[in-house]
Amino acid sequence: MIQTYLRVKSAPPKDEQHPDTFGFLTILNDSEILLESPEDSHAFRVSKARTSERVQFSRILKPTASQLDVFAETCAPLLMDSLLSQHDSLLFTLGVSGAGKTFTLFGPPDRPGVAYITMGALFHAIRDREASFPVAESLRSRLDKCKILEASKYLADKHQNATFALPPASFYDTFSFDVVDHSYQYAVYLSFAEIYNDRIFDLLEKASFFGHRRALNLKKSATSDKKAVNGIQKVFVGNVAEACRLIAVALQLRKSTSTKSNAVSSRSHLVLCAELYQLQPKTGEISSCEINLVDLAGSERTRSAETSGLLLREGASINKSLLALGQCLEALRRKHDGKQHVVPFRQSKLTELLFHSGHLTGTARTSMLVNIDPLGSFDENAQVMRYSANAREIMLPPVPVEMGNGHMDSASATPRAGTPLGSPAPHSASRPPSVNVAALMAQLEAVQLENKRLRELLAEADSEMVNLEYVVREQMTTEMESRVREVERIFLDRLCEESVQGLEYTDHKLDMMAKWMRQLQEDNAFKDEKIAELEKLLSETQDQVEEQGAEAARLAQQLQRQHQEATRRSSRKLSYEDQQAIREAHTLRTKRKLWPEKAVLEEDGMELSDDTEVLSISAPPPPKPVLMPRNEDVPMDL
Ligand SMILES: Nc1ncnc2c1ncn2[C@@H]1O[C@H](COP(=O)(O)OP(=O)(O)OP(=O)(O)O)[C@@H](O)[C@H]1O
Repeated sequence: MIQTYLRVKSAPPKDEQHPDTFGFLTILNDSEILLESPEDSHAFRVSKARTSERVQFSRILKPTASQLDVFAETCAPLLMDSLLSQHDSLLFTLGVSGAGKTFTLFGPPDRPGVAYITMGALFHAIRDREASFPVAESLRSRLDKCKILEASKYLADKHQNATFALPPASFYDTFSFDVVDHSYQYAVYLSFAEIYNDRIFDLLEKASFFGHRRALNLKKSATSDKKAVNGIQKVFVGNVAEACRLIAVALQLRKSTSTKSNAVSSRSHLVLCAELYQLQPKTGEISSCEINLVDLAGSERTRSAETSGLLLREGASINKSLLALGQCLEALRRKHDGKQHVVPFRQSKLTELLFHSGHLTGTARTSMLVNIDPLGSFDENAQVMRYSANAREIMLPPVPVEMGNGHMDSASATPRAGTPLGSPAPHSASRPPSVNVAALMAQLEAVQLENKRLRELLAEADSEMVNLEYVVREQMTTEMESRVREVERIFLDRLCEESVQGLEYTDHKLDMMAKWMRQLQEDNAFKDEKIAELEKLLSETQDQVEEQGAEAARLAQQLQRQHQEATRRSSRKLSYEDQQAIREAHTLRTKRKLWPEKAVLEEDGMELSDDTEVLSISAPPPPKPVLMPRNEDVPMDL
C-alpha cells in the first residue's frame, strides 16, 4: 500500500476550546482529519449547507511538527528499506500551490527539509565507507554509460556557501541507519530532472546562449527493465556538504515565479534522484538502489493564482500532469475490482517517468506526502484530499500498465511473455467446470451490488461533472472579466499617459509663449524708449522747421518785396515806345497770331501755360523773356 502522510501547514488553532482545529480542518486523531466547508467555499454554495468529509492518512503531521519530525515519519522508513534491501524508493509531495511542498522537501538553510536531512542520513549510514571518485568511476562505468560529473569540480565556480543546520549524528543514530555492509564501498550520485511544460530537462545542463535547453527522452536502461532519463548528468558527491550545496545550486536553477498564491511558486516538477552504488572492490560486485524525492509543482486555479500568459500556460501544464497522476492513481486503486484497468500513464511526462522508472507499480517503495494549507482555499485543498484518498487504497504488487502498442504488460521485473491480453488463465485440465446454483446466485447478487455501486459512482461522477462545469465556467468568466479589466486598465493607462503628455505639451507651449511675451515686453520697453527719443527729436526738428519756415517766409516776403520793387523799377524805365510795342504785342496775341518769342521758348523746353504771359522787349540790349505768374501784385496792364 502507498503510505500517505499529511503535513498541515503552520496555522494558529481556531480557539482554546478547539486546539486541533485549524481553519477548515480538524485533526481527529493521528491518522484522520475532518474537512468542513466554510460558507465562502464553492462546495457550500453548491450544496447550500456546510458539508463535512473525513479523510484518512497513514499519519498526520500537525502544524507544530518540525522538519526532523517530517523526515522521521516519512523518509526515514524508506531510506532504511533501501539501505537494508536495496529497494528503490520514492517520496513525492502533493498539494495546492503555497501549501508547503517545497518547504517540506527542501526548506531554508536554517530549517533544512527532508532532502537535506536524507543526505545527512545517507552519508551517516555509509560513513568511512565512501568510495573515492576514481574507484567509483572504474566500477560505475561498467554499469551505465552516462555523463558523470564530480561535485567538487562542478561546484568550484558556483556561489553557494550556505550553511545547512543539519541534525547532529545522535539524531541519525536513533534510526539505526548503520545497517550497511562494511566490506563494501559506497558511491552516491545525484541527478536532477525537471519536468517543465510536459518536457523533461536536466536541471544541471547549461542553457544555450539563447536560453534553449535540450529536452530529454526516457530510454530503456541497459541494466534493468526500467526506463531512465536518457543523457541526464549524474554528479558524484563525496560528502554531505557537497550534496547539500549541489541541491541548493540545483534549486536556484529551477523555474519558479511569483503568483498570487505563492511568492516563490515552483513552475516545474523536480525529481531529485540519489543513486547509491554498493561496490565490492575485490570481487567487482556491484548493486544499486535509488531514493527519489519528487517535489511536484502545486495545482493552482487561474482565479486564485491570478496568472496569465506564460504563467497561465505553465499552470495549465502543471494541472494537466497532476490530473494524469490522479487518473493513474485512480486506475491503480480500481485494480481491487479484480479487473484489469489500463493505467493511462502516457498522458504526461510526469506519470511516464514515475511509472517507467518502476515507481507506483510495485517495484519501489512509495510514499506520498500531502501538504495542506488550512487557511487556503477549501475547494482546492479538498480536491487534493481526494487524490490522496485514492492513493491510500493502492496496493503495490505489480499491476498491468498500458504499453506503447496498446498491449498490456506488467511493469514488474517478471514479464509474462507470450500471454496475450485478456486470454483466460489456463485451467487445470483435470477439473471440469461444476455448476453451483447457490454460487451463481451469490455471483449475481455480487454483480447487482457492483452494478448499484457503479450507478452510484456514475451519479457521483455526474454531479462532480456538473460542479466541474460550474467551476470551469466560473473560471472562464473570471478570466474573461480579468482580461477585460486588464484591457480597460491598459486603455486607461494609455489615456492617462496621453493626457499627461498633452498637459506637458501645453505647459511647454505656455512656457514658450510666456518667454516670448517677456521678450516682447522687453522689446516694447526698448521701442517705447526709442519712440520717446524720436518724438523728442521730431518735436525739436518741427520747432526748427517752424523756425526755418518762418525765416523762409520772412525771406520770401523780403524777396517778393525786392522783386516787386525791382519790377516796379524796371517797368518805370520802359519808354513810351516800348509800352506801345507791348500793347501791340498784346493786341497781336489777342488776335491769335503767332508769337515768335513763345515758339522760341517752347524750343528751349519750357512749358508755357495758358495763364503765362511772355513779355518781349525788343529795345537794345534785347530783353530776356520773363515768366510771370498771373498775380494781382503784378500789374498786367503795363
Ligand atoms: N510548515 C511550514 N512552516 C512555516 N512556513 C511554511 C510551512 N509550510 C510552508 N511555509 C511557507 O509557505 C510559503 C509557501 O511554501 P512553498 O513554497 O513550500 O509552497 P509550495 O507548496 O511548494 O508551492 P508551489 O507549488 O507554488 O511551489 C513559503 O514561504 C514557506 O516558507
